[in-house]
Order: sequence, then C-alpha cells, then structure tokens
Amino acid sequence: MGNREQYLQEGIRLLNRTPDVRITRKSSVYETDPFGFTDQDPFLNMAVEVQTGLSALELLHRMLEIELKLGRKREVRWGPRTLDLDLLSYNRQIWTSPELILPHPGVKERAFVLIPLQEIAPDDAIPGIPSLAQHGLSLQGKEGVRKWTTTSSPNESGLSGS
Ligand SMILES: Nc1ncnc2c1ncn2[C@@H]1O[C@H](COP(=O)(O)OP(=O)(O)OP(=O)(O)O)[C@@H](O)[C@H]1O
Ligand SMILES: Nc1nc2c(c(=O)[nH]1)N=C(CO)CN2
Repeated sequence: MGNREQYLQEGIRLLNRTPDVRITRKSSVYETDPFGFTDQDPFLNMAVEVQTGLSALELLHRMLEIELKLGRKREVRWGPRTLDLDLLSYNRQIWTSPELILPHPGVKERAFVLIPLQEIAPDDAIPGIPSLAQHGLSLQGKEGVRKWTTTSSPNESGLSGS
C-alpha cells in the first residue's frame, strides 16, 4: 500500500540498523501480480540476505517490529499491506513451531519469492526447493524493476503448471 518503493527501502534501512543484523545482499525489485487475494494492486517483492548473530526467532521478532513500525495492520488475509517481512530460510535449518516455520512454507509455491531469491542465493539455499529451471522459469532484463517468463502456462501462484 502507499509508496511501495519507499516502504521497501525504509524496511531495508531499519533491518540494517538492527543490532547484530547486517544486510549482505539485495535482489532487484520485482512488480508482481497479487497472489491469494487477487482483487488488489500489484506488489513489489524483493529478497535480501543478512548476516546475524541473532537466533531465527530473535530475527523474526525484530522483523515483526519493523512491520509494525511501518504501519502494518493485519486485516485481510493475503490482502494489501505496507510491508511484509518473511524469514525465508535460516542456515538451511528445518524448524516448525506455532510462531516460526523454516523454510517459510510459501517459498516453493510463490514465483515472487523464488525469483528474487535465486538472484542472491545458491540453488541449494533452501532445503527441498527445486531450482528456477526446474520450475520452468527464466529471468528477463537486468536493471530496475524486472519481470520473468514461464515456459508453460502459469497457475495462480505464477509458477509453471504441472
Ligand atoms: N518463516 C516465517 N517468516 C515470517 N513469519 C512466519 C514464518 N513462519 C511462521 N510465521 C508466522 O506467520 C505469522 C503471520 O504472518 P503474516 O501475517 O505476515 O502472514 P501473511 O503475510 O498474511 O501470509 P503468508 O505468511 O502466507 O505470507 C507471523 O506472525 C509469524 O509468527
Ligand atoms: N504478488 C504478491 N502477492 C502476495 C504477496 C506478495 O508478497 N506478493 N504476499 C502475500 C501475503 O504474504 C499475498 N499475496
């Protein structure tokens, strides 16, 4: 919602100012069709890598604080938001608790996550996630807001159909 690029940049700034958290890589920014609740404006998505001494749960808590600081309200599931920060993967750990699931369960079904992620992380960064090529996805363009193409017809998530 609102000035989407500014929210992304502010989120990154606050993440990088968090004690014991340093951003080490940033993907391009992608404009993506809304997934889940489709009657809303396009999203901007990106992935960042951080180096941290925090535990995964501590990092998640700092991320939730940043969302709140930037005015995130939880109204409609999958609905419009100022900023959503998800912890996609942490040291290739596999973890399930009521508060935190690792890797994030949405990764494997969301092209808007997989594509920015593959720009900054190796194919095996997330346990159990097939590579982009295995999803039939390829990237276009090099600068600015980027797009991708699917080699077969996309399903709702934007990933190639099975
Ligand atoms: N890996 C994770 N990263 C971020 N949040 C997670 C993760 N695993 C579990 N959660 C939990 O999910 C809760 C709800 O997240 P949120 O409201 O951002 O969902 P959403 O963005 O609407 O939908 P989705 O989670 O499908 O992207 C968080 O409070 C958090 O405790
Ligand atoms: N394109 C796109 N659609 C979404 C997104 C998102 O980040 N990008 N996040 C959602 C809830 O987490 C729901 N739908």
